[in-house]
Amino acid sequence: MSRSLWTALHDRLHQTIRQRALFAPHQAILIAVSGGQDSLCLARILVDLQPKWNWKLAIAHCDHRWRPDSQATADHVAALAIAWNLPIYREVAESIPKSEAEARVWRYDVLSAIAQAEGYSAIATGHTASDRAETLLFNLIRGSGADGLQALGWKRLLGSTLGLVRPLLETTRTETGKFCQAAELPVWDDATNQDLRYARNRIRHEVLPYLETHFNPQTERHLAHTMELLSADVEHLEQQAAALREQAMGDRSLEAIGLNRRILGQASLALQRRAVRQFLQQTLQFSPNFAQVEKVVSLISAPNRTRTDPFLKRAIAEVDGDWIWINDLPRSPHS
Ligand SMILES: Nc1ncnc2c1ncn2[C@@H]1O[C@H](COP(=O)(O)OP(=O)(O)OP(=O)(O)O)[C@@H](O)[C@H]1O
Repeated sequence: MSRSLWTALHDRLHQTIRQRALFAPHQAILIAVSGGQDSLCLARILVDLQPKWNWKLAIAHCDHRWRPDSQATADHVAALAIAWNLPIYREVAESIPKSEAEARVWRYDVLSAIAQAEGYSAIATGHTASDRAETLLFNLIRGSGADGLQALGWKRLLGSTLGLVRPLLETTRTETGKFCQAAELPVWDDATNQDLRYARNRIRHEVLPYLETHFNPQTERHLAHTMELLSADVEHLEQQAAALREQAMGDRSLEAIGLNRRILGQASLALQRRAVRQFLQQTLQFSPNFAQVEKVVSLISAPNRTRTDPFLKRAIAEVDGDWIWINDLPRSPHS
């Protein structure tokens, strides 16, 4: 099942993994394989690179029960894993996810649970430069800021000992397709990828080809580069904002939680927004929207005693001299 060959893509991936420190030698890596060309290409190349790195590899497949052939897809992926002498972990959704977003949350939960239970410290996915270009366009038309536009990064922590790694971010879908053909990899065609009712697919099959024909034949690569640049910028800003938040939070031994607005006031608006968002995420354990962050940011220069409307019906932010305090409201018995 598949033909062994060494390609320029093997060399490129080996270099990328080394230069970006994506995986360490001897690391245990769980490869998330949908059966499509991107994740099959990734799995095959990691299997071929394995002797150089001594990784412990395995394959995981999640069956969303979305299509009539979904069990056949899972069997197909399992057969491939067995042919390559790799352990295979399969999970079937108890209830069918109602949206792409719900499926994604379930999939990452399942992959993380398998990795943690079986001792894998990385999950590798087959996201490509093409996914980056599509995600960038998709989020751009929804009005995302830099954070949304750089959504697909090389490495992300899923827990204290588990990382999500995307080694193919410099490889396009055309390249993974060519590789699968040359290596005779049995790609499972997912018919929903052609379905133009999904916005993602319209971007892939209509918008990008239009831009490439009428504006710039390298559009896909250029958009992926834009995401790469934004990714590094956002990482830097997040680190700076974390330092500002730490400084502005002052003495943590106090019972109340607050931010010092004199310290925040000396920083740029970009860092103020990020520090406030991080602070709300950390203290209230929810992801604030744009308007909620703006309200708290406006308190930095507001008159004493100004207060916001309740967040999530349970907390308010209020100015007291140099401080913005977050007060948890007493819960009503009906909330
Ligand atoms: N059913 C599946 N089982 C295992 N892994 C999967 C499955 N579906 C997707 N993946 C992994 O996720 C990668 C991206 O897949 P796809 O682009 O279809 O999903 P997505 O929902 O856009 O992903 P994400 O939400 O992570 O951006 C695949 O290359 C593969 O590694």
